[in-house]
Amino acid sequence: MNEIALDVRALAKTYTGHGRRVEAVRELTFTVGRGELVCVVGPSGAGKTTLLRCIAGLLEPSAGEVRLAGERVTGPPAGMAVVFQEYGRSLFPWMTVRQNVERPLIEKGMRKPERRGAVDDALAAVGLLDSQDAHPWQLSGGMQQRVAIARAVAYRPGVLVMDEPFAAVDAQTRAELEDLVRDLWQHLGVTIVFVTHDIDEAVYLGQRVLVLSNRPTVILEDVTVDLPAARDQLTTRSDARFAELRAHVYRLIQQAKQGLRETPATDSAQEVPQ
Ligand SMILES: Nc1ncnc2c1ncn2[C@@H]1O[C@H](COP(=O)(O)OP(=O)(O)OP(=O)(O)O)[C@@H](O)[C@H]1O
Repeated sequence: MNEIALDVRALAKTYTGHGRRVEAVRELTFTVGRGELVCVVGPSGAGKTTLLRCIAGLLEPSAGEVRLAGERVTGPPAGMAVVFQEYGRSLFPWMTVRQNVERPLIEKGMRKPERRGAVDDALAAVGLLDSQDAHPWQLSGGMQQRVAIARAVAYRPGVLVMDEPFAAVDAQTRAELEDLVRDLWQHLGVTIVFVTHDIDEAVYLGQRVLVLSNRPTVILEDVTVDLPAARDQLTTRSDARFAELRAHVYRLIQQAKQGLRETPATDSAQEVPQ
């Protein structure tokens, strides 16, 4: 088995306060191997953001733990980068594109010549070298999200966590950004955990799709996406196997909404009729 990049063990989170007690996550256990791309889907309110915030060290679990490359996560870890949905709020408007990408590298203590190369490479990888002197507000939403992605990959994180990163862009841009993520992932070998509401997106991008149950959350199924590694928007999405997998995940989420908490024995992805 390949090396484990991320290890989530018996993670639980109950929110308390203001006379309320919400058991958001009951028990999540999974690992993500180095260089894997794993998507997380689940019904609204299932605890996807809670899980990501625990992984990113922004929220303390009530029980269990998260380990990044073997080290227990107790705060935002140095080896992790996060891309959020709200690109508009995650970029500094007074800085140029280049300065935004460079900023975390300065904080990391990377020296100037190395920094210059890392920023150039990241901007070239997302196709934004020509816009490096623009400010974020001069760019389209999709371009701003590219800047956020460039900033994350320039940092060379061990694990890249993406929380609904394309929810706010139009369908065409979304498809381009999905391909960009697959491309960067294949070229850089980075480990990615990608949370999305969109079942098609999860199946298109992932090597695995973790389907979460309704709250209090457990993993309903860890679905292996056995599609060829070379994917493209037209051929992959019209592949019969893609349709099977998306139908399977769709059905699981419908069942999750109705309260199902473990995989039904008769409904594996292998058995969905074509
Ligand atoms: N700070 C908080 N205090 C109390 N309850 C909270 C808090 N944050 C989240 N919750 C509750 O925990 C549950 C999980 O929320 P979370 O935002 O993690 O779900 P989600 O799957 O990301 O939702 P969505 O898909 O709608 O974005 C919800 O019932 C939510 O109301």
